[in-house]
Amino acid sequence: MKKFNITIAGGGSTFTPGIILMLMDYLDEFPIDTIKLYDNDGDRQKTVADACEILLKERAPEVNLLASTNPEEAFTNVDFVMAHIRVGKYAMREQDEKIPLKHGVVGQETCGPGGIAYGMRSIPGVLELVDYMETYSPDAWMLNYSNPAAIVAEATRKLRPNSKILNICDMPIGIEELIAKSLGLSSRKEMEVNYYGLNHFGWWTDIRDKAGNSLMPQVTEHVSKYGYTMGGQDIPGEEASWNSTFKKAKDVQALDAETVPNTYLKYYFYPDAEVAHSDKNHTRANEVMEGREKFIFGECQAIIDRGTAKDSKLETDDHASYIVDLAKAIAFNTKERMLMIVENNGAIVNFDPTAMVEVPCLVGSNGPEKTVVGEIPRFQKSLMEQQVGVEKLVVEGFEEGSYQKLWQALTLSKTVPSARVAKDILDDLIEANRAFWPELK
Ligand SMILES: NC(=O)c1ccc[n+]([C@@H]2O[C@H](COP(=O)([O-])OP(=O)(O)OC[C@H]3O[C@@H](n4cnc5c(N)ncnc54)[C@H](O)[C@@H]3O)[C@@H](O)[C@H]2O)c1
Ligand SMILES: O=P(O)(O)OC[C@H]1O[C@H](O[C@H]2[C@H](O)[C@@H](O)[C@@H](O)O[C@@H]2CO)[C@H](O)[C@@H](O)[C@@H]1O
Ligand SMILES: [Mn+2]
Repeated sequence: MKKFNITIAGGGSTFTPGIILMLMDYLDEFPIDTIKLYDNDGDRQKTVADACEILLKERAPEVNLLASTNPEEAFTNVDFVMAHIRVGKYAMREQDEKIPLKHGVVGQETCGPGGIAYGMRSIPGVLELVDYMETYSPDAWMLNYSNPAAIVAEATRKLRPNSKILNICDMPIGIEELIAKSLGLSSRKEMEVNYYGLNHFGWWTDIRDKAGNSLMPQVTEHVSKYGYTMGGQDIPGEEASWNSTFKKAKDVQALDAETVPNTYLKYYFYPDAEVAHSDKNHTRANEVMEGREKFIFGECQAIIDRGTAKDSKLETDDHASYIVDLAKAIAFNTKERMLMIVENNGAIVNFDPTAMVEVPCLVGSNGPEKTVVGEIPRFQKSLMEQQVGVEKLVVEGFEEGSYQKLWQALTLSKTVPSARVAKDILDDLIEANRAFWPELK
């Protein structure tokens, strides 16, 4: 069987060890010759790479590992690029969250002004990766998690229309695992779902078991009572902020009792409550630096210091399983049904054909084939039109270096109360992002 070569771009990501562990779990069905790590921060990447090298030597010595900051070395002769870069790293995520909050507006990584700021940094970073891949491995596919996925997807649709990049998100599968658990099923893979929306902005309209029986009555009832928690209790192993989000899904679902929502809709439906419960001085970025980043880099350093990964607490997760499933679907033309962020082009009949929407697709070696969603209701359609307008204005603003379009984008965001507040936030974001954004005129 062919052995595949994979580049992980953003090699220093906290998600890299999980993906490598997942790749090792699937070596029998998805053999690998070489994994290359690529990052523009060689020191950060080295800790992850050195630990993963020890791990691979112990568990899969036949797999080669190479870590590089040189694009030619990292992108030559590969079949897949799994990308998860964070341009500006957690220091800039902290700014994305704290600047809007200072103005009384939701401070979030991918939604509202923070997501717009992050989008303006991610666009050139991801385009650069696409160009490296097309230069050095023109037949490869890029499977991209880099956020904000909605803005990145619109940017690659518009600015690299022929590129083989697939933009994905792990939030729906994370929620589906919780739904499966609430139904007493062993995994989301025992369900078949229908879902539509934009990235971090969507709804499940149908959930069935493999025999075709609808599970929606039980699911809607459960979510209306408990959100995505089990009986209203905190989910063991989840951090407090995620547990609060999973509980809040109950209030989000109340807006449309027939469907169940993506958790991220809370930032658009209840921005006042979000701001009221936020700590302006200690946001999610601080929690992640003190939690996931500290844990992953601590574990990697411990492997390096001990010279063995035998007692390591590093593990695989849903995030890793989804991207590896996607690579297998393309490699072996499995036509697996997966949610993907793709150009609408008629999938949602009464919606902008050029919008990047998140819908079920059958994925094979020629990429995703969209399933037809049909018509969507006025409430969701109107919300989505407003949000797509924001995403498209950001990409146009980036392309044209237009202050006006960025101001319009912030003003249009449902999270921002007025054009004046939008301008105040934008001016602060420009100042904080001088090293990353193009100059706006
Ligand atoms: N789509 C999804 O559902 C989903 C889920 C989880 C994480 N993510 C995204 O995955 C990414 C990684 O998240 P993380 O928390 O592990 O971040 P992280 O900061 O730990 O890792 C990101 C890495 O990217 C590197 N990087 C930054 N700019 C780069 C560039 N231009 N070229 C190459 N490397 C670059 C950084 O040096 C860093 O090592 C983020 O964009 C995050 O939002 C997306
Ligand atoms: O605040 P963070 O960095 O912990 O999470 C932000 C990301 O949240 C989603 O991904 C979650 C996923 O939903 C959950 O099931 C688990 O796998 O953790 C992931 C990362 O924490 C979201 O889909 C991403 O786009 C965000 O980056
Ligand atoms: Mn996501």
